[in-house]
Amino acid sequence: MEVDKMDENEWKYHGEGNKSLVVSHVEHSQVLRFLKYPAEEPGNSHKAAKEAFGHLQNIVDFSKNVMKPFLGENYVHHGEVVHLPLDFVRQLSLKVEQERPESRCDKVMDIFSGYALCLPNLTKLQTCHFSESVPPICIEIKPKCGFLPFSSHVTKDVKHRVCRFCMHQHLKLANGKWKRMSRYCPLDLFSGNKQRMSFALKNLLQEAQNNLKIFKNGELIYGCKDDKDCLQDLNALTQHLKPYFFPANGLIHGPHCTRTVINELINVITTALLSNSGTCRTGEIRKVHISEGRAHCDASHFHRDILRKGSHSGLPKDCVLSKILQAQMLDNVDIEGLHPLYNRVEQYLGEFPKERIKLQIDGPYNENCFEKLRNSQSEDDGTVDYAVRKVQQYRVAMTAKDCSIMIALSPCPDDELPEPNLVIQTSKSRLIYSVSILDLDPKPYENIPHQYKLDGQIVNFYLKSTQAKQDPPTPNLFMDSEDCTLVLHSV
Ligand SMILES: O=P(O)(O)O[C@@H]1[C@@H](OP(=O)(O)O)[C@H](OP(=O)(O)O)[C@H](O)[C@H](OP(=O)(O)O)[C@H]1OP(=O)(O)O
Ligand SMILES: Nc1ncnc2c1ncn2[C@@H]1O[C@H](COP(=O)(O)OP(=O)(O)OP(=O)(O)O)[C@@H](O)[C@H]1O
Repeated sequence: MEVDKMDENEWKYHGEGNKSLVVSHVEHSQVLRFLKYPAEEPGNSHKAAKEAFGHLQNIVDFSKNVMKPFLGENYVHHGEVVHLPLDFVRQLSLKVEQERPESRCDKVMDIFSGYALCLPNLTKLQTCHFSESVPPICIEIKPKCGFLPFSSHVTKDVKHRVCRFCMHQHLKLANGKWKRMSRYCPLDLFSGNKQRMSFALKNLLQEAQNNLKIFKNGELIYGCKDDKDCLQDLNALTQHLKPYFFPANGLIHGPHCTRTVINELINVITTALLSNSGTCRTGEIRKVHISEGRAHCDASHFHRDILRKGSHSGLPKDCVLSKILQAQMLDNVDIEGLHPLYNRVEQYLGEFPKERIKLQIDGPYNENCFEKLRNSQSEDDGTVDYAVRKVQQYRVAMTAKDCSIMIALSPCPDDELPEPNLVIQTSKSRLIYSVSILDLDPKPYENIPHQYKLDGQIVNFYLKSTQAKQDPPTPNLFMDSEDCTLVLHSV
């Protein structure tokens, strides 16, 4: 990318989250990821350019030196910080404004620093030339936390039975973030059991929220920008997907068409999620099991009879789900056990503020960070060092609980023979694929008190709303004041 020859007409709006806005190049497989700030923050006093650079460099270093060693070399693309002409950034910001979903407009793109992250466009395959007629498709999944907390610090028993995602749904519906309840449960997806995984994926397709997006040639064709702007038509999706799974266009008419194509899609996603594409190693597949007790969520709609018979197959050791789950499980004290440790660090920093830099609380995230996080003792010896390590491990786990998986697929031309483990054979076609992980930003240290509070809110709200449903309505013995008929209930 030649930064001095940037032209806003060559870039278009691609998507955004809570913290960044992404534009993609119309031809090359590249994206620019800009920071966002609250709209009410006054103009130029925004993060100074130096601060924005530091923030972005921290993101790159954290992805590269901390998350990559945990998640695997091939899954993580850390990108690089680029400095862009301010004119270009401002024109771009104007250009993308009307594309932005309403719910994200409380924040504005950083147009002052000129800094952004340049990353490969992960909706496209990086390694092969794709055909003009059948462009690449990409499935993005934000799987969220895939296990139940096992820490003895947990005070509410429900946290050992119902996963955070399923509990959080109730609060999200109540505060209007989404209109319909998702039946997706992350524990089904992370189970490694193909039946449960496909159940989870079907539920994601039914109600995508911000956990599923599908792109064709880099354009969103399925999923939500926000609650008011959703593309969720399975028949339309089927039409898009037919050429990938049924290139010869046989069978594929009539009422079963949608189901057949969607089943093919689900099989392909499951295969990619369980494959070893991060290391590209073949050979013996070792499985990672989490104990049965932690692997089922009581709120999941997956058939209870099958669950009882045992439906936790475990994940192949190096598959993307297993890598993410292992990083998530670095949170082994739960936010309830972490909060007092955070307070210990805070108290220490209150007394010795200069230690903040030495303890590398906010970076720099160099190679040493990873070693320190990996080799952590499990017993609390009452030291600040222990507390800092736990806090930092928790932050890595938080990042892993909020990242997204990108599965890019492209038809495999007959004359091309890529590595065998990068090809998925469907019933009627062959697809080349790649798996990557995105959004590996460090979660702010200062957010821990918020996490603690939110955890309490989620659990309390869940208990309140499910209790209300379980409690039978108090029988109204006398119907109306004028009507004094006693209503008798059978016993
Ligand atoms: O707390 P959660 O589980 O709601 O996760 C937040 C996400 O909400 P979700 O439940 O996935 O819709 C939230 O996603 P949305 O903005 O809702 O799309 C962010 O990813 C947020 O991370 P950050 O503060 O931007 O770094 C996420 O916050 P962190 O908890 O990861 O800090
Ligand atoms: N390298 C990439 N290639 C293709 N698409 C990308 C890339 N990076 C981000 N995106 C798209 O942009 C969207 C927003 O990016 P991202 O998740 O990094 O933002 P965020 O603000 O950090 O999100 P969050 O709300 O989780 O904090 C993603 O969901 C994805 O669709």
